[in-house]
Amino acid sequence: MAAPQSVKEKHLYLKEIEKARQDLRALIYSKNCAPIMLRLAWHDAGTYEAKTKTGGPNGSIRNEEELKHSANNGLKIAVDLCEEVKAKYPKITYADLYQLAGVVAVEVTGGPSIDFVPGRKDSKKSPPEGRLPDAKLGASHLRDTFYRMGLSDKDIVALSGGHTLGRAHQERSGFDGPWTKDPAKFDNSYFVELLKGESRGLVKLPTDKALMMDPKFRSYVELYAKDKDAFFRDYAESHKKLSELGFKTP
Ligand SMILES: C=CC1=C(C)/C(=C/c2[nH]c(Cc3[nH]c(Cc4[nH]c(OC(C)(C)C)c(C)c4C=C)c(C)c3CCC(=O)O)c(CCC(=O)O)c2C)NC1=O
Ligand SMILES: [Fe+3]
Repeated sequence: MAAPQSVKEKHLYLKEIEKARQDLRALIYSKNCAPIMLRLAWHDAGTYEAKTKTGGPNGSIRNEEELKHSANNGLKIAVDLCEEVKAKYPKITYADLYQLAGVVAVEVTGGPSIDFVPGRKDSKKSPPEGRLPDAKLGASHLRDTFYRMGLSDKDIVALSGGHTLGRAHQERSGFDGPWTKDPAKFDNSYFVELLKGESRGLVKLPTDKALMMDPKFRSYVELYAKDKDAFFRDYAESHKKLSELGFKTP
């Protein structure tokens, strides 16, 4: 579906977006599904390759072939939950809907308000598997993957803070458990736990641990652990950047 063109069409589209935002708030609150909605938004956007301008937030994550990529295990749950909002607002592209769901997920769990600019177009074409970072690797892999998207060291650390929400599931990724004591609350506790080291019942992926081993990453971890406002400010900026990769405001 093409993004709206005329001023009137744009105005009507914005009104649809605001109604969908309200519905997503109710859905995410009632189903308690903020974490998986945030992960869905990232997994659609995180495939972007700046060099070839392919992948990115284009709704392709809904394609069966992409949902079969091992990094996307479990995400069909979130795709299916979004279908009821898509059916009510068919003019909204999947690309916009998934990124709006990510913004709402952060806001309803106590995180920062994030500027959302609609107008993304849908693509039926899925990128090749392997564009999302592999949780079993370390700092150089994180940089290779995020730099390919056009993101920075600060973005890597701030976005990893998204693990303040939710948990890993043995049957999806082979990792198990939440990162923080309150996985339903968006705050800076992911960084506090990173500095604390191992805690019973809490998970740390190798990519999470890499943030502590690399001096540049670690400086941001220490900042965000002691200054929640700094984390919220940087997270909101990185979230917007990731959700707009390859997408220029019309
Ligand atoms: C920086 C590298 C990074 C890696 C490798 C990563 C990997 C990763 N992330 C999650 C779950 C996971 N991830 C996220 C936000 C998330 N994820 C993500 O990395 C990307 C997408 C780039 C891989 C970003 C950039 C964000 C930012 C907000 C949430 C909210 C949940 C919990 C979902 C749930 O509770 O079901 C899992 C467990 C899946 C499962 O078992 O259910 C794994 C293996 N997350 C990372 O940050
Ligand atoms: Fe993650």
